[in-house]
Amino acid sequence: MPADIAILTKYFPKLTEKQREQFEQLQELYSFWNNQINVISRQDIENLYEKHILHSLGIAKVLNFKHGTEILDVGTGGGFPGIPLAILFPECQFHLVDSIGKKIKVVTEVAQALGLKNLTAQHERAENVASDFDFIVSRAVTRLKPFYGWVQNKVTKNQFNDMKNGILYLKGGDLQEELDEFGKKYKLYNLSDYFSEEFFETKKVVYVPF
Ligand SMILES: C[S@@+](CC[C@H](N)C(=O)[O-])C[C@H]1O[C@@H](n2cnc3c(N)ncnc32)[C@H](O)[C@@H]1O
Repeated sequence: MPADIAILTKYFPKLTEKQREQFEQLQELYSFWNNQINVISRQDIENLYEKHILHSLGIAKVLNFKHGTEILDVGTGGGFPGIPLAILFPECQFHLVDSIGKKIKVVTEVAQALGLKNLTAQHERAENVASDFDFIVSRAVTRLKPFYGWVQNKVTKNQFNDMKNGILYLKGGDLQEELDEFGKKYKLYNLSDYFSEEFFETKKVVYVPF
């Protein structure tokens, strides 16, 4: 069955032919790899393009990363949001880390099959990742407060994007308690402002400037 990327082109009409092909390849790649190593729930693989790929690209609606931006994806699992973002921003550099080696194997295999040159993957706990990044992205890893602690020394002060360097974290559901506990400055972006599908009704990007 050919992958239907219409839900992506609807919101990202300027994708190049190469990007369309890469997004199309994801269906087969994740179907194959998810059978070997579970990185997406069986039920969700049916909704790969909406619930995983478009959801990941929600970060791109909040910030259009400038060329040369360096981005760390913490707790990437099978590559979300890092892989869809690396396809969308071929001029930016992505580093994807996860504390489970099997998941990094999936990321490496998928990136290699796509020919992604702007992505590296590392089996490591986020706390131990060295070097500086402009932005940290993530989805479904831990609460903001501990997350901030893991990454606070990893964001460079060299700013050249339209938003101050910081964290762009995909979150869903009721966040109030977590945000109260966090106690630092943040801004919420509703993905329902960009995407009309029901799935995005409660989905948000939490932006934490550094
Ligand atoms: C629920 S999964 C989410 C995966 C992916 N971000 C997604 O949205 O599909 C959480 C991932 O975070 C990883 N993780 C948890 N703590 C971590 C840490 N301290 N450093 C790196 N990865 C971590 C886990 O191994 C797991 O793959």
